[in-house]
Amino acid sequence: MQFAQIILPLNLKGTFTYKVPADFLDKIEVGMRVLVPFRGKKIYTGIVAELFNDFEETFVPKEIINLLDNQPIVPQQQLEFWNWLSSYYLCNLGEIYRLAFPSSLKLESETYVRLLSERTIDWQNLDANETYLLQALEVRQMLNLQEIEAFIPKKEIIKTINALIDERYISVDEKITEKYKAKEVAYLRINRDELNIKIHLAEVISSLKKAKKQQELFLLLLDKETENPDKPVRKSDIFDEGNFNQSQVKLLIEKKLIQEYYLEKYRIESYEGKIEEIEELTDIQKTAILEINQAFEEDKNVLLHGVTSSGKTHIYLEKIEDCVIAGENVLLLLPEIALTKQITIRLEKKYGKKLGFYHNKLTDFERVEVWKKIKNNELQILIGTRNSLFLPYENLGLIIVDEEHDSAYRQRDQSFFFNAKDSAMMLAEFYQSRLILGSATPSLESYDLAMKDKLRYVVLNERFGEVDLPEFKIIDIKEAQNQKKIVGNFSQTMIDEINRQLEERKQTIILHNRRGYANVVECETCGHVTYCSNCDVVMTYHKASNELKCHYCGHRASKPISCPSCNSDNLNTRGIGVEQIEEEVQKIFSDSEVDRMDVDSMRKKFAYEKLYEKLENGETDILVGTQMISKGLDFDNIELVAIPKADSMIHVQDFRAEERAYQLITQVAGRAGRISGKGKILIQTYNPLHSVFELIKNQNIKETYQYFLDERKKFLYPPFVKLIMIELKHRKEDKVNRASQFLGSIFRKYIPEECILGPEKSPIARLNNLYQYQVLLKFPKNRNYRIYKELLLKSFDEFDEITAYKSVKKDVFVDF
Ligand SMILES: Nc1ncnc2c1ncn2[C@@H]1O[C@H](COP(=O)(O)OP(=O)(O)OP(=O)(O)O)[C@@H](O)[C@H]1O
Ligand SMILES: [Zn+2]
Repeated sequence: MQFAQIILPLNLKGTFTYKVPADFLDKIEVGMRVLVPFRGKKIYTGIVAELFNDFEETFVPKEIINLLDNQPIVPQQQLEFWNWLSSYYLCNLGEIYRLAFPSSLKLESETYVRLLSERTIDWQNLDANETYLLQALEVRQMLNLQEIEAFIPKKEIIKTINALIDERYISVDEKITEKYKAKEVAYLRINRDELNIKIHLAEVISSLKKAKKQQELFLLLLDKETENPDKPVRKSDIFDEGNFNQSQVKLLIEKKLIQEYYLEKYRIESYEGKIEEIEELTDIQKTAILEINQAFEEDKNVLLHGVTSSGKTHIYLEKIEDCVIAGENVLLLLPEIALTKQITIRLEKKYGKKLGFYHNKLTDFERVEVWKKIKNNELQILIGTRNSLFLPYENLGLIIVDEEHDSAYRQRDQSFFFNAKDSAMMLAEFYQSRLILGSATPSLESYDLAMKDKLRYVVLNERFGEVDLPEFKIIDIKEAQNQKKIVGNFSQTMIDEINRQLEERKQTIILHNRRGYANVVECETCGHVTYCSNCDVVMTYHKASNELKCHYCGHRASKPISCPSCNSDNLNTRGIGVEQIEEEVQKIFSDSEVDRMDVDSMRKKFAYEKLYEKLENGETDILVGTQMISKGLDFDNIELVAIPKADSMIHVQDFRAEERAYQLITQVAGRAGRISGKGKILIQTYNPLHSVFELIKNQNIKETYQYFLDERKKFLYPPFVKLIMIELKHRKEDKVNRASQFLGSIFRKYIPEECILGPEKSPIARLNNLYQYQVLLKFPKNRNYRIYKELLLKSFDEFDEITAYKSVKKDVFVDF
């Protein structure tokens, strides 16, 4: 094929045409990486999206500089997935490519060239630029393109590099492995070539008589090798065990008694302990498995709606095992990696080294390692967060999306918006693999699909061990206040119940889903409150660090001593955060051990692990926390969940607020009474008759979901309409305001009025110094949607033509 369409790592529409040089004609394939010049100046690593022969010569395409892979690095299914994402979420392929690849795999202008040592340089026949470059490389070995720009005119860089590549003087970063350096680990072994152990052992040992430490080290090594001849002995283990050091090793090596050698090691530690089998499934679980198998046979994917502690993990494990036996690979998607110790430990014990992890806590090198292992089919199971959808799977048989309702799957702060749960469903299609969405509180959207049998609805409506679900009790705060049976934010009923738990040595969870100590610091004299200097957001007071924090951009400021506006020192705090609840709890239950779990207290390294252990060992009596405590805790001894201020969850401006409150409360409640069946949930509210609390109390899943669906239908929200939000951002309010008015007027030219809301200021009018305006589109969810989408794209094109608005950032959120 003579020509190629290339995806560049840039936020630009479409792909770009390049000519394939004769050298690569028989090597190039779709999915390989290439090095290409773009707009004369810069060089990028692109991905071959398409190859073709017929090209209408409206312009002269540039040539591909170099081919970086021997075989495709992006599988066909992934390219199809990228195309789908781009068309569904209205984003550019370049954005997807940037997100999908670890950065060492997509070198831009920092792509390196290096000196090859195979030929002596014939300096006579080089031009000036070539000479400069080779001279520079003799000094520095490797240079990136940006560095080369310092001494070669930009326009001539590519020509120069090409000429030197042709002469085989230099090479351009060629394989993943070249930039990425595998980590090596040192091992020690007895030098069996030099000594025949059986005969000389006694001699050897006695020869070391005067060097006790060396003798000890030698014996330890001998011991280990005898005990387990096939297991290499790591130097660091030896050091740790016997308190040895490098000089003893060195001396033994000099005496030719031991050898040091290296093995390449993946940076990510994998479990090497005993492999553990899973327990037998209960009858209910077995039935669920049968239903899942049946669904899979009918080519249907599954929504597994299993109440808390019903053993969804066991169902996953069983289906994972089926896949592994069939020689296929599994992707287990989790909303977050840190908060899910139990399920990962389970899988580690069962699958050991066949298991890998991928999430944003990994370094880029570690990501490349996982990438390679997946590519080489060395991992059978991958546990990861949303970005692991983009790994180059070859043989994917099953995708499991755990806690499918979790909003982490709809994260907004990445370069382009996509819903990882919905995308997983599409990825499964492209790989022709199966999919299970699992949750105790499925999203309305998934539930709706299940009711229409677009997903097979599989229910586990009983807890493991036939344990009772917790019991809910609503406490009317107003009533407690009237009867003066309240201390701070805690009614006497709640206090009594917590005391009862303490007496019985049971643990209690207290949920308050608001970070910080107080929502605002307010001046009682003039009413002044402190706003973030970057955002239109009131700053939250954190008492522990005695500072104000913006929860949107992270900006911090010290707490004012007097009012910055009127100098009055009559400052007060308003709005209660989880730190204040913790303080109150500590006061009321002064003899008990109280801990807090929220983003702020869990920031320190191993903070989560430490607290987790305290909880497990029963050292914590009361755990106060934000929504973090609703995830992944599976302990025997928690019986009470108390929610002192439940109304704060409902009074949120978001059409999902009630759904989320229901999910959060049910999930936290699910932590209680998992063994005893005596879980108790106390909810304090000013609105005891609010439908959400009623529904939670009644625990009728069908009724609950029907209520939510009816509300959505009435007010025209998903899943009954397609919701698209367009957000425009700019430093100058005036500019973004005008731009959004203009965009609104284009929309109104093509799209019916009843589909358009706005433009208007976003609920957070300024974020990170950018002013934000938004337009909301509600499209019907029928065949017409395609037409509307076309019109939307047409509107964007028209908007993009205005040069004055080029600097306005436009974010599109489809199904946000
Ligand atoms: N078949 C089984 N044999 C033995 N133990 C089981 C079995 N099924 C579940 N369990 C145990 O029951 C407890 C609850 O199971 P699991 O944590 O998988 O529930 P879950 O449905 O994921 O709940 P949640 O949604 O609340 O996290 C766990 O401690 C698990 O080990
Ligand atoms: Zn801010």
